[in-house]
Parts: sequence; C-alpha cells; structure tokens
Amino acid sequence: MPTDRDTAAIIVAAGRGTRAGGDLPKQWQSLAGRPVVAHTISAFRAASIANIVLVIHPEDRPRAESLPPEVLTGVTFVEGGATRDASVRNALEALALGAPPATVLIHDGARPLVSAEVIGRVLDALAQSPGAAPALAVTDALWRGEAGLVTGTQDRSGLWRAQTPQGFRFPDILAAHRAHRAPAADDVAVARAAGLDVSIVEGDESNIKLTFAADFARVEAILKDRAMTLRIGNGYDVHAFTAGDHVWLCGVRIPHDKALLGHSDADVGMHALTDAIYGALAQGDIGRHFPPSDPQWKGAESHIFLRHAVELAASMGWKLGNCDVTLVCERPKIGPHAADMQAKLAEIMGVSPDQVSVKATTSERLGFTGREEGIASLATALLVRA
Ligand SMILES: Nc1ccn([C@@H]2O[C@H](COP(=O)(O)OP(=O)(O)OP(=O)(O)O)[C@@H](O)[C@H]2O)c(=O)n1
Ligand SMILES: C[C@](O)(CO)[C@H](O)COP(=O)(O)O
Repeated sequence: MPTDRDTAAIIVAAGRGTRAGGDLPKQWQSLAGRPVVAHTISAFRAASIANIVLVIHPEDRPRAESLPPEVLTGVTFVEGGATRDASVRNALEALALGAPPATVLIHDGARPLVSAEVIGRVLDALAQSPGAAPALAVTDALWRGEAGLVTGTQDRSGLWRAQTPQGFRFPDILAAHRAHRAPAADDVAVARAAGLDVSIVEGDESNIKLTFAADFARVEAILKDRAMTLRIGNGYDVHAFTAGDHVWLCGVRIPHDKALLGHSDADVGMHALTDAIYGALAQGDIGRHFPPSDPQWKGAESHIFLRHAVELAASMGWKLGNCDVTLVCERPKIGPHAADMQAKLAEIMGVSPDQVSVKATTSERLGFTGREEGIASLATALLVRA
C-alpha cells in the first residue's frame, strides 16, 4: 500500500444537489451536526490521507472556509466545473502544478460514510493495477419496465453497483482526463476509455451516496449506530425443580436431589446470560430465536442458544466485553462449581475467563427460591464494538 505522502484525495463537492433538494447543496447540509463534507474529509484523514483537495462551487467558498480548522488542516480548495468530470479535471490539473502524488483517490463529497477499510482496499489494489474502485455485486433481480409494467428481465451476472473512491496512478488518470471529451459517469469510465484496466474491490453497503432527501435519514441512522460504542443488556430466568438427580447450571452438571424442569436442559444461568446478550443487541430473547413450540429444541443443550447470541452479536459488529451471572438458590451450593462455570461459559463464548463472572446468593429462605421450589438467575452483558 502506498504511503500517505504518495497519495492525494480529490473530494468532488461542486455539484448543486438538485435531486436532494433543500436550502443548501446536499454536501453542505447538516448531518449529525456537521456539514456532510466535514464527515467526508474526516473519513480520509482517518485513513491517514493528509493531502486532500476539496473541489467546491465558487458560491460555496464562504461555507468551505468556515469549516472548523481541524477539518481544514491539509485541505486545499479548487473550484469545480459544470460537470463532475470537469470538476475532477480541475483538481487533477491543480495537483499537477505542484509535486504530484503517485496515486490519487477520487471521491464523491456526497459519500460521507466511506470507511478506512474501503479506502485501504482501493490503495492495496493499486499496487497491482493502474486503477481500482469499490463496488457491490447486484443481488436483486433486474427487470425492464414500461408504463408501470414489467416488460422483461435482465441477467444480473457480472453487474456491479459502482462506488467511490476510485483510485488511479496519478499520471495515468491525468492523461486520461486530458484526452477525454465525452461526458463520463465516473472516473472509471474515463480511465477505461483511455485503455486502463480497473480492478474491482469490495465496496460497502454503508458507503451511500446522498442523492435524494430520504438518503439523509439512512446515513444519519448509520452514524447514530456507529456513535454507540457500548451496549448493555440484562436477562432474568426461572426454572422450577422437578424430580431428578442433577441440574445443569452455566454449562456444568451438578449432582443434586432434584432436577430443573424445562423445554431444553433448563440451564437457568445460561438462559439469563443468553437473554442479556440478546437484550444488549435489542434482538428479543431466547424464545424469539428458539421457540419453545418448536419440538427440535426439546432437551436442547443451552450452549446452542448462548453461542447463537454471541454469533449474532459478531454478525452485528459486537463482541462481549464482560458479563456477570448471579444464581439465586439455597441449594445446590454454587461456590465449589463457580470456577468451572466461569471457564465453561468463557469457552462457549470464545472469550477469556476473566471476562466472565459467576456468583450466587440465597434469598434468605424467602420466596420460591427460599422454599427450594426452583432456581432464579440474573445476568448482565456488556458488548463492545468488535
Ligand atoms: N459539477 C459537478 C457535479 C457534481 N459534483 C460532485 O460529484 C459528486 C457526485 O455527483 P451527484 O451525486 O450527481 O451530485 P450533484 O450533481 O450535486 O447532484 P444532482 O445531480 O442531484 O444535482 C457530488 O459530491 C457532487 O458534489 C461536482 O463536484 N461537480
Ligand atoms: C461516481 C458515482 O458516485 C459512482 O457511483 C456516480 O456515478 C455519480 O453520481 P450520479 O448519481 O450517477 O450522477
């Protein structure tokens, strides 16, 4: 991957945003309290790209100049043209006047959620290819239509949804833009017209281009979710005693003069912990994911539920920070088994035992736990960004 000194980013922000509407061009509208372009610039800085050219419309210069100093560090302004490709060309010519970079990333100012990972993938691919750009494979069926009726289908194989930043070796894309005469949808089109190969790298569903007014709400929601770095949940479960000779608690089989009654193995501690994780994710409880009405879960070992909750968390970008399980019972005595329970839960969740606490209390012989009619359990789980 080239170093940040070898790479410049051109952020095109000179459009008028007619489709998005609003009092200001979309890239100057407020998104989570900052202008859209401030987010876009910050995303490149977070990917260690320090040399940034912001292409602006002349009318927007006062807005650009009033961006906060920490956003403007390392940013130079270039005035755009009547079309996107004219705006890019102006920025390339401005870069060519100084000490030109080895590579350039050309990005829509209206894509504020670009990630360092996407930027990194484009830069990595440029080591092998004169051009690289992120894209997502088309997964929906495609139709042709006329007057509100489907008139045919379109094979989607080999079709991609193009994103930015589109990266190139600087001299190649400068020459390509200088030679290009026709209107171009993007810089990949300009590069390909000049005979350059462009590699496709994996894009990102969050790398949304603000095009219509409704896109702001989608982008705001993603930003809000990203701002949350911790999630906490609690779980509570109860199982009644029945006749038997052992109980399962936090994955450990404990000989006892009763058993716990339940549709699954009735591991009350593991159920409370599993519900705490689902709760932290706002994803309901065990019953929602493993309905008791479904016979396939009869007698199921509860590690299946706990592992599912942890895997669901991972798929949503979260991992366990720590958890705390309390068992409420007079008997069996938990103390002698607590370390085994801690180790077992840690193994199931793929975490270190010091992230797991298992403790117990009696209810001073009060209530159903005091009368030894059943066991209750409470759990708290803290999730952190994976
Ligand atoms: N003359 C232009 C036109 C577009 N862009 C920039 O190119 C990006 C992608 O273009 P698009 O989403 O089409 O923006 P607009 O042209 O502003 O939108 P619209 O077509 O709705 O007016 C945007 O960041 C836009 O500011 C630019 O710098 N100069
Ligand atoms: C460059 C681009 O963002 C690639 O997806 C896109 O072509 C520009 O926006 P438009 O909405 O097609 O004008």
